[in-house]
Amino acid sequence: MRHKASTPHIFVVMGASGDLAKKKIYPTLWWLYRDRLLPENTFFVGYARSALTVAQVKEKCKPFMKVGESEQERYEQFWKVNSYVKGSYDTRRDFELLDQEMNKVATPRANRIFYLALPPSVFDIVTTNLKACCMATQGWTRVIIEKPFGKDSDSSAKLSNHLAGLFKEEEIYRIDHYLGKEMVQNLMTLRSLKKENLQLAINRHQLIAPRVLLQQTGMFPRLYVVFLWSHLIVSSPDKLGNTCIVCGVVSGDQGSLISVGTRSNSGTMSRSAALVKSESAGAEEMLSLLRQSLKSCKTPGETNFEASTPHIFVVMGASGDLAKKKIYPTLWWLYRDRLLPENTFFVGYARSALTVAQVKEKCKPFMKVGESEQERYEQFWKVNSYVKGSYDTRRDFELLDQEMNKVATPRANRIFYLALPPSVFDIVTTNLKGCCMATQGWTRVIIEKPFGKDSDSSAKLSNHLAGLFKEEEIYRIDHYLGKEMVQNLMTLRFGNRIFGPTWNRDNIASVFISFKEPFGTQGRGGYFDDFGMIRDVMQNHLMQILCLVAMEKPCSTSADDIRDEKVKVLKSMKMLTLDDVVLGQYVGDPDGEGEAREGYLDDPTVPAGSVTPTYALAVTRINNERWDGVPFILRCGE
Ligand SMILES: NC(=O)C1=CN([C@@H]2O[C@H](COP(=O)(O)OP(=O)(O)OC[C@H]3O[C@@H](n4cnc5c(N)ncnc54)[C@H](OP(=O)(O)O)[C@@H]3O)[C@@H](O)[C@H]2O)C=CC1
Ligand SMILES: O=C1O[C@H](COP(=O)(O)O)[C@@H](O)[C@H](O)[C@H]1O
Repeated sequence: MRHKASTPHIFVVMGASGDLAKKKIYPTLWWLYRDRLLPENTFFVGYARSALTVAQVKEKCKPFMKVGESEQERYEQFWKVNSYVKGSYDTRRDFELLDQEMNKVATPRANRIFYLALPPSVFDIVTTNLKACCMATQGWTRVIIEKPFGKDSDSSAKLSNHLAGLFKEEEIYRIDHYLGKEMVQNLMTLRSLKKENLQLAINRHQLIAPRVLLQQTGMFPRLYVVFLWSHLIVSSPDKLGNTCIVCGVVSGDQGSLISVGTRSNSGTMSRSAALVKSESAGAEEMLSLLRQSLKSCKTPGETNFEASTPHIFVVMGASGDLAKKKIYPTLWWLYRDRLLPENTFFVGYARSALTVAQVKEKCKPFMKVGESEQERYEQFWKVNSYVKGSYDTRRDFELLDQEMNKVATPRANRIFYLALPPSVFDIVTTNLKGCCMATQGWTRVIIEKPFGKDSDSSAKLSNHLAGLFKEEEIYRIDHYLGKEMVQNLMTLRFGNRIFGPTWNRDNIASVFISFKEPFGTQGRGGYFDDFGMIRDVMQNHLMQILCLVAMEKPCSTSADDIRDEKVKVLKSMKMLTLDDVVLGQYVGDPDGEGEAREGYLDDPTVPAGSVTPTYALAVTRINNERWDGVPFILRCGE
């Protein structure tokens, strides 16, 4: 929020007759005014239903204003720039009077701040009336709301939607005044700034028998937060007396169940903690969840795989590298193991004129068909078909739609996997939306990384997709997250207590994440040359692994919680400069054999003279408590 000293500002205390107003808002305004921390032309208007004068408001506030002897003159000046309007909260006319008052105290060119020191029951109507009658016409408007923001999740969401319908997000300020308290603000400084000596001390290894710090929480007055070792445990005050001392930790086999014993002043012991947090889900539990999720009929996103409904899986870019190496093999293995719904059909789509037999031949080296599986393998290809079509011709997508209607009745769910260069994502999704959506069933669109070439094109792609599909219809894939080794990282880190205290800068000198591909582009220049090694592999696969290695423990294994922890890592990373990076392009080895003799530029699908990197190494840094000073070296090369 910017303010020019010359622009008048009007601060309106809505609910000026109340407790918050007299104990906190007016005193704070006075102290800011006294210390000349407000813009020169600032005026204050009180508004409430009670019939009060400014003198009466002043009297109510008196016990809380702490006016020094030498400050009397300034104090009187403060009240001189105050006025008061009596009005109800649901009468539009009263808000018009408030607007008139504001126009009187300052010219129309003024910024307006409304502080709702009011019960949440009137937030809706008051903000509606403010929007209708009181917005600044030549300046900005801000609306400040005090907690609680609703009574429960529903009313809180309702309030948020209501506010979003009236104001831009930057016009709304939600306040929890406890965050403004010095003691609370100091907590972060205390914990992190002096990290060399203090951070180390505030953890479970250094604190052998810490005193329990009891802090009444604002949200649940009868619950207390107990800071104990590095765990946050919520307990009730009658279970933990004010003088209790923490004295026990019980570890279970799988990770750790922590239980708290308390000792009263008299020395008697009770093992009682009300709510005990488990440190992590055990490895076996996690694996069993994975198994369950593979076989479940419903995913959390409500994608429903009823066995009776036909499903059509369309591989867009069926002639390509990804299709033959990963998509068709995976579909075959799922089909082989009967992990797909009974009536599932597969349709390949690409510009190349291919038959199903030719697609089958291309895929052959990657399908790993066991001897006893031959019959099932032939069945798999029998439920496959192929459509030749371009990516930008609507007519071809209509033909694809016809093919889908042929292989399964109109009642079918449709899944489109875009094994295509991102350069055609836009046009392909537009055409899918125009011609190929399921009419009696759901549609899903799966998109492979990279999602754009940079922030702008990535945002453009997201907006484009959001204009065509609902969020639950879009799946963005990074296939490295499906690899066992990558999936195991979380289990390894958070399921084994040994890593809890050691997975940090005190014990790890550097982290090396290396991707070596022992072959070249092999005809994939059409996609690869536009993107290069950083965008193809480093920015997505390697960064995902880096995040899993570096992130803190998520509060659950839900996708959103894991994503949130990853984002924190990315936000802590230092921007790379060219000095942190090494780039290269592979050349042929004249003494090598076969493919090894060919360099990148020898691939006929690569444009002559391309300088696209096929090798990249970057030294990255994560500036947080855990990883300060530890280089994370990412290396990838064809
Ligand atoms: N290869 C892999 O192992 C992996 C690839 N991916 C991702 O899959 C996507 C496709 O990659 P990949 O299969 O390797 O690449 P390909 O170069 O093999 O491209 C796939 C298909 O797209 C078509 N195509 C290629 N270039 C163009 C172009 N310039 N304009 C229009 N269509 C084109 C071709 O089909 P046709 O000409 O017949 O229409 C080609 O068969 C990329 O987003 C990549 O990041 C993700 C994970 C692994
Ligand atoms: O995303 C990609 O990954 C593959 C390598 O995947 P992997 O599972 O075989 O390790 C890579 O070949 C391709 O260039 C890239 O687009």
